Amino acid sequence: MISAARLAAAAEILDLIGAAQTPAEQHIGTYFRARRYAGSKDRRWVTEFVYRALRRQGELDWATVETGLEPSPRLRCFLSLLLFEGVVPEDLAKSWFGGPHGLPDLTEAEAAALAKVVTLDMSAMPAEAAGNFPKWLADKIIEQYGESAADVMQAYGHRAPVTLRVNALKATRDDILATLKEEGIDAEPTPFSPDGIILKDRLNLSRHPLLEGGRIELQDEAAQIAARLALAHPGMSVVDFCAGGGGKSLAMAAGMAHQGKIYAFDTNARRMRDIQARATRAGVTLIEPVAITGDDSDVDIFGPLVGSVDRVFVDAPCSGSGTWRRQPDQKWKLAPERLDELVALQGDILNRAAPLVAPGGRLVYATCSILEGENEAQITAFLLSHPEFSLLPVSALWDTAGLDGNWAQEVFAVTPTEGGRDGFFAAVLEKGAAR
Ligand SMILES: C[S@@+](CC[C@H](N)C(=O)[O-])C[C@H]1O[C@@H](n2cnc3c(N)ncnc32)[C@H](O)[C@@H]1O
Repeated sequence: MISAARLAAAAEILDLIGAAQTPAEQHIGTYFRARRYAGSKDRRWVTEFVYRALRRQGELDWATVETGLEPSPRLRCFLSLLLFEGVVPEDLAKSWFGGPHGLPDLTEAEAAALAKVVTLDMSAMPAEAAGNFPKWLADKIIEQYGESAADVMQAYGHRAPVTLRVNALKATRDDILATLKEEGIDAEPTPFSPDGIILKDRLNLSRHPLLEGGRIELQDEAAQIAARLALAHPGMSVVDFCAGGGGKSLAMAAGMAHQGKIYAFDTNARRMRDIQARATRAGVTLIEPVAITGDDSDVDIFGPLVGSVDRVFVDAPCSGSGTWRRQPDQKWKLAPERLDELVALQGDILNRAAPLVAPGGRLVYATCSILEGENEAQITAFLLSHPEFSLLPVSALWDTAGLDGNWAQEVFAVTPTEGGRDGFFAAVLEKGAAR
């Protein structure tokens, strides 16, 4: 593909992403499956261009509005070239338009606006534009994180690393690090999780024999830490209440030495369809996927479990705000009403999960969100309405959970500012402890 065709492809994909809730990754996949003539270099160029335009949409749109035009995917492409690739306005038409697959020529208004863009004082940008967040979310982040808010938002301008979890049932971290080294893959241990490995380069390991043989899983370090904090021991009964693809179930099973039971619940049976295959690959036999409805009709499934489960892990549906480095399109799509719905759903799920916990058993609440309303506020509300539960400080569980380093706080709450981790939250609640 020539430059003009690549740019036109990026503009078309950005249009598609803006028009539907479907994740960006899927749009890009569908686009290139229908255009087999495009080479891998074209695909890589377009993908990176699209992701950068999404990550830095706040800056691009601020500059567009300053020139008097309405933001659009087409303008985001032009401005990306000018602001991030150093292309000068006069050269745009020479290499980036025309041909059978290129974009239609610039209008006069666009040409005038682009000439103005390069003269803008970018330091005049408001916090939400500089941080590349919608204003309503930037306001929340500023309120919650204060002086650190700019750093938190800036962290989303970087790509997330590829992080692996070594399956302790089949391998040690040293074995896997040695194998990766033999293959010329640069990697290092994660600072907190004793099972984690961060790759220095963003390699696609989805077909790698280590993954296919169940010796590793792809899992962010924060998720590994949360699973360890459940302290699921051999012989325990565990419910992974929002199991999805089974990432937390598999991580907990790795510490259970094939003894005990994990019921993997989810209201979306489709999301759970790979659990058994992943479990087989990992040598795990104790996971039983169970589709639930999320309403009162689950009583038949829950009945025998009420008051008997040692660990209930609630990896709640959430905004996903901790993972927006990987899915930058999602931060532009989340609406305040949707966040409210999610917060209500999280409260409802906690209420439904709580009765399953045995006296002395534990409920772990986790989200891949950095927003207080989905995290700390959810725990505060839960403890108020469930006096039979109390918060076990994560600081006190850290060593017992086999985690490296130290953790001084009562809950595990991280943003993508440190250690390469996704933003994440986990709190551990015990039932039956006196309050
Ligand atoms: C954050 S994802 C879980 C990710 C998964 N635990 C993992 O590690 O791969 C949240 C899951 O909650 C499920 N969910 C949504 N509403 C639910 C409900 N009322 N009860 C149980 N699960 C629900 C969603 O289908 C989704 O799979």
